Amino acid sequence: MAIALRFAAAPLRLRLVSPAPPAIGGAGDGGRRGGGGAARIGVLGRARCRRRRGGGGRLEVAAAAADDSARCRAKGVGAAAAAAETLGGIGVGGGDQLSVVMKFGGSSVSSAARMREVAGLILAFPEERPVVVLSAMGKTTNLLLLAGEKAVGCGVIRVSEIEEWNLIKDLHIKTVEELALPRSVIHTMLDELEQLLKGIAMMKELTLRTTDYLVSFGECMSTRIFAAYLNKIGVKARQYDAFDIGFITTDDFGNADILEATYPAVAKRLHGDWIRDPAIPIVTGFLGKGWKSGAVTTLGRGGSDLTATTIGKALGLREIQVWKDVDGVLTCDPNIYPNATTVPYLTFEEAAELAYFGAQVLHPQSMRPAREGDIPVRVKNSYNPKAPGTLITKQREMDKVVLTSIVLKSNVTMLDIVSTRMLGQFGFLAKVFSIFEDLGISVDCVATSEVSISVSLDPSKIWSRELIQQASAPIYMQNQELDHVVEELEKIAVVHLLQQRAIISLIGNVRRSSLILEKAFQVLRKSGVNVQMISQGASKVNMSLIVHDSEAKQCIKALHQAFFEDDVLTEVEEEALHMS
Ligand SMILES: Nc1ncnc2c1ncn2[C@@H]1O[C@H](COP(=O)(O)OP(=O)(O)O)[C@@H](O)[C@H]1O
Ligand SMILES: N[C@@H](CC(=O)OP(=O)(O)O)C(=O)O
Repeated sequence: MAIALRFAAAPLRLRLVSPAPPAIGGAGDGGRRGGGGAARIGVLGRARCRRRRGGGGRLEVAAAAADDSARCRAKGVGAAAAAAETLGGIGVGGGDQLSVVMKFGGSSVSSAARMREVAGLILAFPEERPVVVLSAMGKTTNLLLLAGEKAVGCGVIRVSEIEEWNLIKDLHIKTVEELALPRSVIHTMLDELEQLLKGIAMMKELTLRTTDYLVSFGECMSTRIFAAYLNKIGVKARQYDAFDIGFITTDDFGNADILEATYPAVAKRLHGDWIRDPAIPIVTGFLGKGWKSGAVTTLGRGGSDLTATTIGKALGLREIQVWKDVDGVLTCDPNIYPNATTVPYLTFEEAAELAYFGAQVLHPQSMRPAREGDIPVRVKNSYNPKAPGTLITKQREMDKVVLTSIVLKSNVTMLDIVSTRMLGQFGFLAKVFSIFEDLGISVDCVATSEVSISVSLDPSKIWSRELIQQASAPIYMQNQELDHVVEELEKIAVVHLLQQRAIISLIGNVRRSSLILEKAFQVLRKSGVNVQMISQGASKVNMSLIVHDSEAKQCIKALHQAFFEDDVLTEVEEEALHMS
């Protein structure tokens, strides 16, 4: 599995139509899109002039929507009326195939104003025929989880007082009102949600299955509101619940896997509807339907990215766009170190490692369908659409690359497992991993010697209520599950449990792994940090170092400065010179 050593011990108001992203794919595509950026801004200017003359073009709708529609209304030109003129412009009415997926995360659709901007963004690319995937508005998923937890203990009568439930209700009603939509758009959903919370209160129980049903209301409401808004401004849109259009998953509530049958089913439904009666599909992210239970499932936190790439592969689309609140995938988590900069290009492999080892920006499984379908993924900023973002493809030019990104996974538990020699070497490793399998625990990093094995455990898989933010999971729950693992392992080994560790993953160029490690260790030694374990995956794209949690942030900062702010390339060039 791994070669390893274990050491002892403000939002931009979208006034201009954003330039087209840089060219990708074949020359034809590149030519068409490459020239689009500057030209399109110019066109927008003309479009606005035409509007004043009473004309009306599809780009005006983008501008109108993005401009909060206020200007249009003041002039007595409703956005809907203007938009109606554009119906041909976004493929609606045409027989063309759907062309891209545009996924917008919770931060991109957190309010009515944001929904208007996102509508403007979608319409700013009139040549595209997008499938739109939406997450729940803002922090709705977290609020739903907390409301569910409170409902368990509060009694039916007090459900209406749950703070989180009121926040959810107010946000959605306010959004509907501000977008001038009828309340009926979400009325039934809110009613059902309240009934569900009362049901949870009555049963005094919240199973994983019910939790998934509960959180599904977030995406079900955001997509209904957005589709209604597009229709209101005259852009034909159709809302879809993913669990009704063929997203078939395992029955692992809270972290379900998408099954193969999904691809043909989703393609058939979305393509079929599009051909019969074209309308922009607005699909709920994050949700699926368990193949045995038939119940609503969720794909793990951040799962809307996976919904987007699944649709991209199913329909064989040209590009998958994932719109976030950052300028793309960054050199490290900007919350940990604000000097992080955008990584312009990534391979699927790098992006997958990065996501798996904790970069919140992408769902860990989301690269798989994109890689299998060989469909480029573009990570863009809905608050700053002019920024080029990150383009993720099968291959990229690596000559000048040393390190791509640094990722931190905190709150990791490490286990040192030393054989009591009851079993032979093969039997020992097999037994250890079968215990993890039985308990459904994922292992991140592994280091082995003949009779001992050190592993780090994926924090999100240790306790069952992983949908709750990791930091808020009660410590006693984590400990209960860990005690159980240790108990099982102690039947064959001496076990040391080491908590509060952190994995620092260095995602970089395989061909420069010695340089990366040399430099990383220099930095860490200077910072007085003791690395407790090192592990390199078979792909070699990722080198993971385990340190104590308390030292991790300081390490990230020092490593970032050394790799991204000092001139590492000079060393690479010197090395190349030396070798030639
Ligand atoms: N390496 C990274 N690059 C970019 N963003 C990161 C990275 N690591 C962590 N993040 C965090 O991920 C967030 C975006 O992911 P997420 O919240 O899931 O977006 P969305 O909800 O819009 O899909 C950013 O706001 C940023 O704080
Ligand atoms: N709403 C879900 C799914 C999702 O993908 O959200 P986001 O795109 O905001 O990360 C969550 O919060 O996990």
